[in-house]
Amino acid sequence: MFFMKKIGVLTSGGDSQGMNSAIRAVVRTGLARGFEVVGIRRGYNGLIEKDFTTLGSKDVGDILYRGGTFLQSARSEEFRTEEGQMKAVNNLKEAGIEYLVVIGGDGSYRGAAKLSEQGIKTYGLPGTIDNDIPLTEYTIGFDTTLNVVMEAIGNLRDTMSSHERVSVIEVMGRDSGDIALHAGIASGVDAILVPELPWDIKETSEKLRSGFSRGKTHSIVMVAEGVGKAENIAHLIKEYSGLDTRSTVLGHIQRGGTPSAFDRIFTSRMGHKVVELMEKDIYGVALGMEKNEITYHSFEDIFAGRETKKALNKKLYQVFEDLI
Ligand SMILES: Nc1ncnc2c1ncn2[C@@H]1O[C@H](COP(=O)(O)OP(=O)(O)O)[C@@H](O)[C@H]1O
Ligand SMILES: O=P(O)(O)OC[C@H]1O[C@](O)(COP(=O)(O)O)[C@@H](O)[C@@H]1O
Repeated sequence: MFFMKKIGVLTSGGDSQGMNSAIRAVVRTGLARGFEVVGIRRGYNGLIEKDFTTLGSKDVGDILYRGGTFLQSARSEEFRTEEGQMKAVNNLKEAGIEYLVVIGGDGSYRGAAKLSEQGIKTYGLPGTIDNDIPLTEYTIGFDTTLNVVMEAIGNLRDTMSSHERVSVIEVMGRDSGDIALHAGIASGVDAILVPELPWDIKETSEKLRSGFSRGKTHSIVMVAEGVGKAENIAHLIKEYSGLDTRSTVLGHIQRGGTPSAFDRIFTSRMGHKVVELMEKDIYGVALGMEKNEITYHSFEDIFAGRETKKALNKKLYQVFEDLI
């Protein structure tokens, strides 16, 4: 009897816009190349609980343009344990799943690497809005998130201007200032505070004060989550500058919405490429984009590159500084 090779696909960690598009690309390319594809629900929890479902082409219809992930996502405490990982490996082997595509962030990649050590052929697709995965210039959902933030800032600008206020906006990025820096440049904000660089609230307040003296009617300060709470920063700015200040936490709004054209195409290309790697029997790798090519690197190289990625793009920060 002939058995088709099976691909498993799951989404893990914080969801990001474009995960659905990535799943769709894995499923459709997999089917076109003669694989069977199994969806695993609720991230690593689904692996432990055998929450599996065979996916046909129609099952991934109507999802390309939806944010979130129809397979759902989770942060799984049980999977962090060796026992949980062994359950997952046994369930994968029992179901005959030889290849596993994990769409998630750094933590999900660490889980994938553990499965790889146990003989599962695993692949990582960079699913996080934070853009904090090494050896890829973009992560899934990052571009969409920038557009969501940009639109929100546009709305805030209107009311801040009417009232001559300073708006302190907190965006996501637990350890990374990439959203703050990119969305800040795209929105022409007045100050960007990121966890990777030192900042001085007195100096920032002074700059804002002098901006108002020159006739500005509003100012926007972008704060990455990793720096601290927007409310506290707004309070300090008010104290040092005397300006009327408000804070807004954009929160999970940033992780929603229909994926941008960039994210749809990026994820379609990666989902396609990952199946090609399976055909070539290349595994234990994470995919990404470098110089507009879809590239891949071993999980070891990705983890080793962690510190470099954390350094933030200083040239881009310089662009921001020269434009304010
Ligand atoms: N060191 C690790 N070893 C095994 N599994 C891990 C490890 N780190 C994270 N995971 C698994 O990956 C899941 C997602 O990781 P998390 O860091 O929460 O999100 P992300 O993948 O978006 O960075 C965790 O809930 C856990 O199940
Ligand atoms: O939805 P949750 O669990 O509150 O996660 C919030 C976190 O999600 C992120 O956007 C992405 O984090 P991950 O890469 O770990 O998924 C962080 O910036 C933020 O701190």
